Amino acid sequence: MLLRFTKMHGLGNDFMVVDMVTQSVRLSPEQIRDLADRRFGIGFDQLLLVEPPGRPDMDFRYRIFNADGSEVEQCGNGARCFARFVRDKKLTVKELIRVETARGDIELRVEKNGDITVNMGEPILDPWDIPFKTDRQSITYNLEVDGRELEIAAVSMGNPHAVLQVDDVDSAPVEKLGPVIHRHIRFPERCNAGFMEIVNPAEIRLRVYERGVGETLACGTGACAAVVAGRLRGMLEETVTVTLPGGSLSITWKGEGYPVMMTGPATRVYEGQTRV
Ligand SMILES: N[C@H](CCC[C@H](N)C(=O)O)C(=O)O
Repeated sequence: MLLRFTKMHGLGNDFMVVDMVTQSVRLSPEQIRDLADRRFGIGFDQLLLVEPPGRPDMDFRYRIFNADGSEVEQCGNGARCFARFVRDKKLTVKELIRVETARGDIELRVEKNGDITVNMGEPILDPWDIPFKTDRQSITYNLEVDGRELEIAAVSMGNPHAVLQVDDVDSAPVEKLGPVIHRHIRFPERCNAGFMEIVNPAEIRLRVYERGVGETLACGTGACAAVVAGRLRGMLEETVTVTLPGGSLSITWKGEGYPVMMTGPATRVYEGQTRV
């Protein structure tokens, strides 16, 4: 069949977005990997499916697949593109859009300046729910990697993140340590590995080696997880500018019991169609 899609990105974290409200298709993990290929396919970090809601109080359901074909629980940059997509396609005229994901509900708000604000829900810190193997919950954990101990934070935004603080993201060993942390045995469902440099209490720089993809130009849930990790260590203010290789996000977290709020852009690149 001919499948219509829109190519989009959030700060260079790029997506194939498919309207599954007015069309219907089932894609196997192998087909997703083929479509994600940047030479033989369309090329993307994640595939986003826009589906009708499963509950009457929600507007849509949001499914996310990494380039390796794995289905995952949450994608922050994708959520902003989701909002832009459903508004541009006139699938809704609402300014506040309620969306079901695999791990909870999120709310998307289209701002007057075109940015999108996402209520990402509360961070998940209970190791059992991340999941992360440890005998007790803590603000940081010592992770043994290649015979040395790394101090990390373990945070879930619906999807698992390890956050490592570094002095300088430009020289951080993302290529070397990212893959090792990402598949560490203490993260039974693997994880996204964030490398965070704290510039000042209101600004961090971040690079993320993403589960199922590798290093991306930006990671929305990674930005949220990094701010939560820095706040829990008493090193960051409530609202933080997170600068990633692809651009900057504004993240606000008032503390435990509050949701993480993320604001940033969403960009449409082109409309396409492909045979599947
Ligand atoms: N790779 C992530 C999913 C996409 C997250 C990222 N693209 C974002 O913007 O949050 C995972 O496997 O949990």
